[in-house]
Amino acid sequence: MTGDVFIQVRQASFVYHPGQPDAVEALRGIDLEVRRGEFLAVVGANGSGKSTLARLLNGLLLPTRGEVRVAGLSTSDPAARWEIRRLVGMVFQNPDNQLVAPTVEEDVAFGPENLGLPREEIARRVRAALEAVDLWDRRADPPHRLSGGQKQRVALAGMLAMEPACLVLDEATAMLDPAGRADVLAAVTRLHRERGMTVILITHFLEEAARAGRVVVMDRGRVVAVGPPQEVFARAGWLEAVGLVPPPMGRLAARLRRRGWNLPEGIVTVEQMVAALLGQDAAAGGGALAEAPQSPAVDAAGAGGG
Ligand SMILES: Nc1ncnc2c1ncn2[C@@H]1O[C@H](COP(=O)(O)OP(=O)(O)OP(=O)(O)O)[C@@H](O)[C@H]1O
Repeated sequence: MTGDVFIQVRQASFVYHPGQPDAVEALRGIDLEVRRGEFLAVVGANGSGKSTLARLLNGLLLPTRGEVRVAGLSTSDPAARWEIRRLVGMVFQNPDNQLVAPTVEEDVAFGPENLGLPREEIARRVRAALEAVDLWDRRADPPHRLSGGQKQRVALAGMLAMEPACLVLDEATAMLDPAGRADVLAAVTRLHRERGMTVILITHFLEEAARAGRVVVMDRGRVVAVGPPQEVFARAGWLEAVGLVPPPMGRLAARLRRRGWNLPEGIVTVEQMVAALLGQDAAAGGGALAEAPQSPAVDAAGAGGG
């Protein structure tokens, strides 16, 4: 369930080094609304402006033209700056750059301590944040003993302890191994589902973006598409035109369709492919998959060997 408009980006442009010979127009007239409780993914090729947009959303960067509002507050209003930073928490790519304290617990307490909160309130928030990312039992560990995925979950807990309304994850899983990525994504998905947290996930993994309610596609500083993932990802040739690699399951679906399989458009994840194949099988009376000739590789995988 999503509610009222939480973030409003109106005709926002951003230029790095304005007026200099090396000026870069990173964003060109972006219009975007994020609703409270929404899970939004932002995808785009390298240099399309995703990180610049992320930094505009909590006032780390101010638009050169246009406006960004968070809960009605303009990021260009100096009086609103700290409230906006508190409302919109950012988690960045490299967990090592985000952890500062000798233990997990102290790291997560860092933000609330800076807010000058009472000691019991800090302790309550630290525990709640570490439980939310499933790391309460690692609270006394030094962060350098943790895996990349665990460190990123500590960074996430550090943000949660500030009790933000919205989390922006800027390629927060890009440096992690598949298991670390899955753990971070599971924690974020749970926060969204169970607590109604507004999540903005910036990623170049289209499989991750497929979890979102809506996907924004950026190309050379512009928003070129917004919509539910199954609609946005249905246009495979078009994804390549904006520099995105269609996900493997999307390419497999396209090949099967060319061979006459009646699969729905917009398949991105393995789970969607399995559901589509089972649907096709049911439509064929339950025999289609059983009758399909099996390759030795399929046999090996099926037998659990290899
Ligand atoms: N600090 C900076 N100074 C000058 N130009 C910059 C700076 N940061 C980004 N840019 C440029 O702004 C444009 C948008 O960059 P941005 O990092 O927002 O894109 P992105 O989509 O996040 O890319 P990536 O996927 O590679 O992180 C690019 O042309 C980039 O080179």
